[in-house]
Formats: sequence, C-alpha cells, structure tokens
Amino acid sequence: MTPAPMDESIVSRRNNNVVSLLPRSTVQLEFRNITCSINVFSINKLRFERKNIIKGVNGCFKPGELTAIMGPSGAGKTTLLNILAGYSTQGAKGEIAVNGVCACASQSAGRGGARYIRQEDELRVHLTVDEAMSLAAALKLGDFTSYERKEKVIEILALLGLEKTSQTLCRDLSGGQKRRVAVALELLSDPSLLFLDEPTTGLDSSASASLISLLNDLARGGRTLVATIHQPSALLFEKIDTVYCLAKGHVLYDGPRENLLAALESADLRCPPYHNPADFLMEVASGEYNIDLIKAASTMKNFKPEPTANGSWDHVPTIRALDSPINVTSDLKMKNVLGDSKHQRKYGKTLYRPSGLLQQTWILLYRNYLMTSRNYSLFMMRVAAHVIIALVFGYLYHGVGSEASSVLGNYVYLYGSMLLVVYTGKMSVTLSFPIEMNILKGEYFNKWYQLGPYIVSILAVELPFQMISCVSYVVLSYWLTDNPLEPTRATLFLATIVATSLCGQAWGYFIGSTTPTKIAVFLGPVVACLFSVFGFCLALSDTPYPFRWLHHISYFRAGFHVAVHSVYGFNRTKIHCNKEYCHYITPSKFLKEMDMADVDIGGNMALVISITILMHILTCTALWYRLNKR
Ligand SMILES: Nc1ncnc2c1ncn2[C@@H]1O[C@H](COP(=O)(O)OP(=O)(O)OP(=O)(O)O)[C@@H](O)[C@H]1O
Repeated sequence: MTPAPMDESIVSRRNNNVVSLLPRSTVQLEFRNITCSINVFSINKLRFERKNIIKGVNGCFKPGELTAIMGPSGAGKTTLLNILAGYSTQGAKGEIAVNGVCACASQSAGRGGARYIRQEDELRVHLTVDEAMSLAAALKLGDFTSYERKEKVIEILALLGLEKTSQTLCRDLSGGQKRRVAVALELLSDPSLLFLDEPTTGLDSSASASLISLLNDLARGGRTLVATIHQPSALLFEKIDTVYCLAKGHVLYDGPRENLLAALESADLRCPPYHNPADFLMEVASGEYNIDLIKAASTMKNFKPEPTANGSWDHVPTIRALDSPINVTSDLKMKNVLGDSKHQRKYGKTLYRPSGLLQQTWILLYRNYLMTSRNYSLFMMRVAAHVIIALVFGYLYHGVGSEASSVLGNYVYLYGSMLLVVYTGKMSVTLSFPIEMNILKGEYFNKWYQLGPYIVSILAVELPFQMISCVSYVVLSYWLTDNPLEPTRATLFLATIVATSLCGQAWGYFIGSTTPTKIAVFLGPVVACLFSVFGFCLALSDTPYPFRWLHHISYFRAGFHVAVHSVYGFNRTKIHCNKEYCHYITPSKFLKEMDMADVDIGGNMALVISITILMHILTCTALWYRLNKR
C-alpha cells in the first residue's frame, strides 16, 4: 500500500509523538449473526410493525486496521456501529466477542474499553482546546502527575496538528478541527478500540483526507478503528484498509479494500474505468444495477484473491497474536510499547485509572465554573430579568403590603412572585438540559466520570444561580410593595420563595432529563400551571374530592400558603386603612376567608423540601437508566 502523501512537518511531529499514543493492548472484535429489529408504529395501519434493520451480519475487525462501514443511507451503518460499540443495543441479538470473550449483543456497555465518537458529539464550546484536553486528562488519567498529564496533552495536540489552536475556544474551531479535538479527547486514555460515526460528515475533502490519514496512522499503532463513512472520495478510500459494506441490513462486501474490485468482478459487476471504486460500490449497494444483492454478496464472500508472484495475498492484514506484544513496523517506525520500560511505567495498563469520585467532582465543578464565567452574560441576564420584574411589580403594586384596602392586590403580588420564581427555576433547566444530555451521553459512555460527581457539579452551579436570582427579586419587590420588614416575616417569605423556586427547578431537571425538548417545552408549564391552581384559585373546601390529593401534594400551594402566612399570619396587628371601610383590616379575617387560617408552616416547608429531594432522586434514577440502558 502506498503511504498517503503527508505534510512533512506533520510526519516528523508524528514520529516524535506517536510513541506515547500506542494502545495498551490490542483488541479483535468478532461478531456473529447480529440482528436488530424494532417495533415501529405504523400510522396508516394504526398498529406496531416489526422493522428489521440489521439482518444477521457477521464480521471481524482486527487490530492495526482502519475499517470503513459503508453503505447507502438507511442501510443500517449507525445501528450496527451502536450495537458493536455497546452504545445502543435496543432490539439487538447475536454474539460479539472481544479477543475471543463472548458477550451478548443486547448488552449495552463499552466493549473492550471501546471509545465511541458519535456524529452528533459536541464539544464544550466555552472551553479552549487546551482546557478541554487538560480537564479531560485530569478526569481520565487519575494516576498521572500533573506534569505527565500536561506532557500527554501536548503530545496528542501535536500529533493531531492542533497545537496552534490550543488557546482557541472550541466554539471558534472549524468543523475539521472540532472532529480532531473529539478524537484527541478520546486518545487521552489510549483506547485500543475506537468507533467513529461519520467522522468526515460536514468536512471538505482536504479536512476529510487529513482526518482519515490520522485514523489510518492510529490504526497502524495497533488500534482497531472502525468508522462509518458515507461516500468517500477516491483519495480518502485509498486510506482505508478494510471495507465492510452494508445494503438493506445485509453485508454486501467484507474484505480488504484492495480486493474490492476483483470481488465485484467475480459477481459480474465491473467498475467503469476512472470511476471511484467507492462510488461504484455505493451504486451497487443502492440497487442501481438491478441485480440480486444477496446473490452478489454470496459470490463475493466466496471470492479468493489471486496470490501474488511471491505467494502472498495482495492484502496483508496486520493481525498480530493478541497475547503478544505489539511489534509495530509501520511507516512511522514506532517503538514497541511493551519493550519501553519508561513508557510502560508512565502509560502502563495499571496507570490508566480515572480520577476518584471527589477529584471528579472537583474537576467538573471547576469546568462548570470556567464555562459559566465565559458565559456570564447568561447569568447576568437571568438576574437582570428578575430585577426588571421586581421593578415592574414594585411599580404596579407599590405600597400594597401596608394598606388594608389593597390586601387583594398584595395577594396577587404574592401569587405572581411565586409563579415567577417557579417558572424561571423550572424553564431555565427544562430547556437547557436536553442539550446538555447529548454531551453527557457521550462523555459518560466514554467513561470520563461517574453520574454522582456530574450531578453534584451541575447543581452546585445551578442552585446558587437560582438563589441569587430569587433573592434579588424578593429584596427589591418586597421592599417596593411595602410588605412587613420584621426579620421573622421577611426571612420566612424569602425562604419559602427560594425553596419553592428550587422545587420548580428540580421538576425542571426531571422533565428535561426524561423528555425531548419538544415535549418538555409544554410539559413544564402545564405541570406548573396545574399545581398553581390549588391554593390560589381553588380553596381546599371548593376542590372536588377526586382532586384533593393534588392540593395536598402541590409544592406551589404549600409555598404560596407559607408566603401568605409570613405576611398576614403570626398574629399581625390591624392593617392601616386609608378608606372609609376596609374589609380586610384584620389580617386573621383575610386568612380565614382565604382558607389559610390554619397553615402548618413546618409541614408545608417540609413538603416543598421533600418534593425537591424526591425530584432530584427521580432525575438521578432516570438519568442513570437512560445512560446505562440504551
Ligand atoms: N429507533 C428507530 N426507530 C425507527 N427506525 C429506526 C430507528 N433506528 C434506526 N431506524 C431505521 O433503521 C434504518 C437504518 O438506520 P441507520 O441510522 O442505521 O442508517 P444509516 O445507514 O446509518 O443511514 P445514514 O447514512 O443516513 O446515517 C433506517 O431506515 C432508520 O429509519
């Protein structure tokens, strides 16, 4: 195989740096009789129908090779990759063996330390490349010293030609650079098996060629690289070792790239001269030649390439004995990783441990802090929105808290305050979490961290934000509306507003983590609206019996009752009346008529706090389930 022409500086950089990027062990992935079928609801027939996506495919991906899974759109490439990586195994059956150790295809777990770079993987846009790499290294390489981690980050960035962009924010990178950073992040833990879904999608031909060259080099180091590629150019196709072509869920061709044309010819499929073999294969797989694909696949399977003059086959697979050290003699002249004692000490198997739980929490917290500080305008806007609403409410309900003739106005202010903090707490996370979920799925699958530290780090940033927003609203609006400033009342009012808002936020996390954005966007307000009806619009005595349980579990109602009680309860003396007659001059009369004379402050606060904790527990459980049972 002719080595691809490469920029000399990149070659020399790679020669110098690739040593530390050799994998710890080699992985051979064999799979037998993989099928995948799912139930799809047919709108026309109004019933579920079984859809067979993968129809009993076999194969073997070997170390030292870059395998391209090809096929027309809808052939089942991503589905197969998901199953093989163990990322999503819904409806999958069959056997997958990693270095001879068999597992069931339906088990969703990273196989053989596999890392998976998905098509939709996104980077943390507010971090620079160097920060993203350093933080990932801190998470993944728990036993490395900070010097060793730094060295490794520099080596990988140099290998991928990213050293000049190390200080660039990920959001400012080009598409090709983003894909390379995604690869760089996963190379930190030196995976032996790497899956990539459509790594070249959205890249121009030069960026695609450079990325595939890189993947080819990484495979040469003894890794098993598997990538789905839609329609590679002729130049790009040259860099692929093995082609695994799917057509309608069946394997059309599985073998060395060099033998593809001869195999196609054996099935009477002749690639026109000057035609890209990859394009020709796609045309065949798409059914453009009107032939029986199953028959053609079977003929190609039985095809035996002609031995060359020296008796070898055209394609010499770089299979090595799996239990023997890698003896790499590729173009890059890498050292034997297991023979290099310094390297082994530094990057040996036992040293690749992720950091501990506490360390993970600390690193993730720092990462969130960095991202938030870069995106502080969002935080400022959130606080500003609360301040503006406080000013508007303060203007509309000015002085209502100290006047008996405007008790009902104050009642509406209290309800509006509750509504505001519940909605802002809930919607800010309901809408942002589904986006976060996508990145979380990738990082969690690739074993960057565990769920506990992640949740703690998210809450540790989000909770104070919401609290600060609430406090700025309450301080300003409470003062402008001239509600009683006695410390007990004011503190209780603030506490109940903050607690109810955090409860709404906990609901937001639950809805955001369990439903897609399109559903979350209306489910969040619907739930908030439903709970807000109780207590304000509907007293318990007026609530029909079948709905009374909603009154009792409504955190909104509980928070609202405490808020009203903090203002008008605790034996508040008569309120000043500037009219001839004020109906609610006595606060206790007002509470009695609103069905709030006997509010259990402790019980209601306990309800709000319990629901907050419960919703966070449910969120953690739902997240764990979604991340582990795909
Ligand atoms: N969860 C699902 N529900 C319904 N159909 C699905 C599901 N997942 C995959 N499919 C169907 O299975 C087929 C194969 O999908 P897959 O994404 O694996 O194709 P692909 O070869 O990767 O296509 P592309 O190159 O366009 O990404 C498609 O027809 C797709 O609609």
